[in-house]
This record gives sequence, C-alpha cells and structure tokens, in this order.
Amino acid sequence: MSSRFIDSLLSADRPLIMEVKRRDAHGNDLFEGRSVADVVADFEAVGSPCISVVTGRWFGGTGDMLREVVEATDRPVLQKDFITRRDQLHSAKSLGASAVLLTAALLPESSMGTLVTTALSLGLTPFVEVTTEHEIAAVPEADACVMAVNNKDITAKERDLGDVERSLGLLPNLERSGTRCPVSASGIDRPEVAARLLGAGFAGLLIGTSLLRSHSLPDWLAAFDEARRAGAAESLSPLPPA
Ligand SMILES: O=C(O)c1ccccc1NCC(=O)[C@H](O)[C@H](O)COP(=O)(O)O
Repeated sequence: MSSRFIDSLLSADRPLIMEVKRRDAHGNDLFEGRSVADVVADFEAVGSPCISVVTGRWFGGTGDMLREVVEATDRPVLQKDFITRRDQLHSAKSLGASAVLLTAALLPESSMGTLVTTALSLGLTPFVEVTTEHEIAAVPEADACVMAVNNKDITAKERDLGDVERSLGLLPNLERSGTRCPVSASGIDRPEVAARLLGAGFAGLLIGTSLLRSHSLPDWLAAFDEARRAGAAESLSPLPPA
C-alpha cells in the first residue's frame, strides 16, 4: 500500500520527523515567541521530510494547529492527538493530514483494529505507537503502518525522561511485524543518540523537544551528521586481533 508519509521519510538523507509542539510535558513553552508557521519554516529550511504536529491539549495543542501546519507546508503531516474515534480520522483527513497517531497503550485492541482499517481506507497512514512486545504483536496490517516505539510513558503524560533502550530492545519485534518503517519516538535528546538509533537499524526518528530547544537547528544537524559518519566508520573498522 503506498504512503506518501512513509515514502518521504524513507527517501530522505536525514529521516527525521520534526515535531511542532507548543509545550513540553511539564508545561514549559517550546515556541519561545515563534509562531507555528515560523517553526514549520525552520524545519523546512533544513529539509525535514515530514512534519509532526501535536494537537493534544496536554502539550498545549489545539485542533487549529493541524490546519496551520498544513497551510504552511507541502510536506506530509502527522497529527498527534488522542485519537479514539473514527470521526477524528475523518476530521484529520479533511484538514489535510497524511498520517495519524494511534497509541496502543490508550486503545483497546478491538478499537486499534477498527482505527487502523479506517485510517487506511481514508488514505491516512497509521503511525502506531507501542511500548511492549504484546502491543506490537496485536497491531493489524503493520506492513502498511509506521510502527513507532515510544521511549516515554504516555500513561504518565510523558513526564519521564524516556529511555531509548526500550526502542533498541524492541527493534527485532518491529522488524518481525512486517512494517517497512520502524521508528523510535520521544526522548531523543542529543544528536549522538539519534545517530545511534539510526545506526542500529531504525528507518526514522521522531524528535520534538530537542530540536525545538536547540539554538541552531543547522548546528544540531551538523552534529548528527558527524555522529552518523563516526558511527559508520567505527562499524567498518577491522576487529582488533583476538
Ligand atoms: O503519545 C501519545 O499518545 C500522544 C498523544 C497526543 C499527543 C502527544 C502524544 N505524545 C507526545 C509525543 O508524541 C511527543 O511529543 C513526541 O514523541 C516527541 O517527543 P520529544 O522529542 O521528547 O519531545
């Protein structure tokens, strides 16, 4: 099944989904005087292949933010909200989203099935967030979904720091699910951590806070490129003699 969101991410040199999020989980402002359009323009200027927008209220989001982001960019847009009903998918589609968040920790398995099927029938790519092996195994049509490990705990409103070891531990399960787009999301707080996750085999990463807080996106990305190069060189260097 074709997906503009997945194709754009997988064909990018830097497969980073950059996120527009007004506040962090502790209520701290992440925009610092910028508008939604300013943040989108910053992400476009550094070549973000896809853009995520948090419309969920816990993070200062509003439904209007999806409209604003879609109007400001021609990149595929992911809506991150607490989606539990089919009418929310119709609304996302009508506002121009390409992908929608479905959170396994917040949905009964039967609802997940219905929402994945409905999203796909509308031409929306399900961005399914998981935290356990069991949640991964229960996702239907994973081959057509982005399968993303959330490194934080959404049931605690993401007030924790997050642990990327969760992503690394669940990567084999994501690969077995059949997805062509395994992603690590949340709590990726440094360029070196991002490079490590891609080096381990993730096809893409979703990053909000660290990019929004960086004083220079180009500098953040230059450090990321350097860390990727160093990681690749390390994996190619010969093993020391036994
Ligand atoms: O995870 C959810 O279920 C969720 C639902 C509604 C709004 C936001 C939600 N999660 C928060 C996020 O998705 C994070 O903002 C995103 O992963 C980026 O995290 P970070 O890089 O730590 O800012």
